[in-house]
Amino acid sequence: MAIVLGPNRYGKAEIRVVRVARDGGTHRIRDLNVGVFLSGDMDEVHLSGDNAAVLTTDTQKNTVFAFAKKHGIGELEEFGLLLARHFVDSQPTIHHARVQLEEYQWDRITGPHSFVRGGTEVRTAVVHSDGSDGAESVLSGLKDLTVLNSTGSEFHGFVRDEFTTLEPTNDRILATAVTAQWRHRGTDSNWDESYAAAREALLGAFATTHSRSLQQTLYAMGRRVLGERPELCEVRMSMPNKHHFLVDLEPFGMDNDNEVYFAADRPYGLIEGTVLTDDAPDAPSAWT
Ligand SMILES: O=c1[nH]c(=O)c2[nH]c(=O)[nH]c2[nH]1
Repeated sequence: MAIVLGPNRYGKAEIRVVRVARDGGTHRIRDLNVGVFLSGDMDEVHLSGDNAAVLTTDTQKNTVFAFAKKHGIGELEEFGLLLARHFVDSQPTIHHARVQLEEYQWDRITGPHSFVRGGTEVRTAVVHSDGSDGAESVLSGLKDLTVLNSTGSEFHGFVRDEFTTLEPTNDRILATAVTAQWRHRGTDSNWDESYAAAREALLGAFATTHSRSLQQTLYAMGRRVLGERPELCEVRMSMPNKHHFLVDLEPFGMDNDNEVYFAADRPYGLIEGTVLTDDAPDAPSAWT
């Protein structure tokens, strides 16, 4: 039996870069968390400790800061593409680059240089490049988009076995924190416009779908995104079911007509799924 080296990659995780754009006295803030992961001719560093092929993770981190200064931080996906292409095009030993980005929102308070952190929602992007003449793929997305419908949600007709205690319901709260990623067909979208529209589609479908399960809502949300955005071919979603249980107020002589709930934080159902067009090209390496 031989023991061999399997797939590997290396990089710098959680590079927190804040870029202040100073347009005259009026400032704009971009606040990113960037991860860079590279792979290529890395057998020797693992097998013999020869580092000749290694572009250090320290250099990767420095490159992110230098690019933020040199190019500014434009659209999230564009900044990711710039970095990913740089690593594979400038280093003969690096064949694949993956750049993961999260962006935190700062909203203007008043005046030119005061900001308040926006909601918990985070915009995300993942860029994968095999070199400018190789395959490239881009995923856009978001996480922690927390939404709630206070009615318009039912759940009944499910399997009952000897361990089932859940009561069927025709009216419940449906709440979740959406994590979603969507795959672009190409690499030259109007990224910000596409992101805003996909986010609106997710929210619109959540709000207007009369839900018989979170699974059905998930599918409706993915369908809405792909139906409205031809530049996209696949949506992957992960949605915790943020359970809200009706409190029994009978001991206090009160009824509870879907008004008072206990918001449980754990355990929670976790509903995950992919929605894709039937002509979607094979899933590229961006997902992995
Ligand atoms: O929308 C739901 N889907 C389920 O699969 C499920 N299971 C459960 O206990 N509650 C719910 N709700």
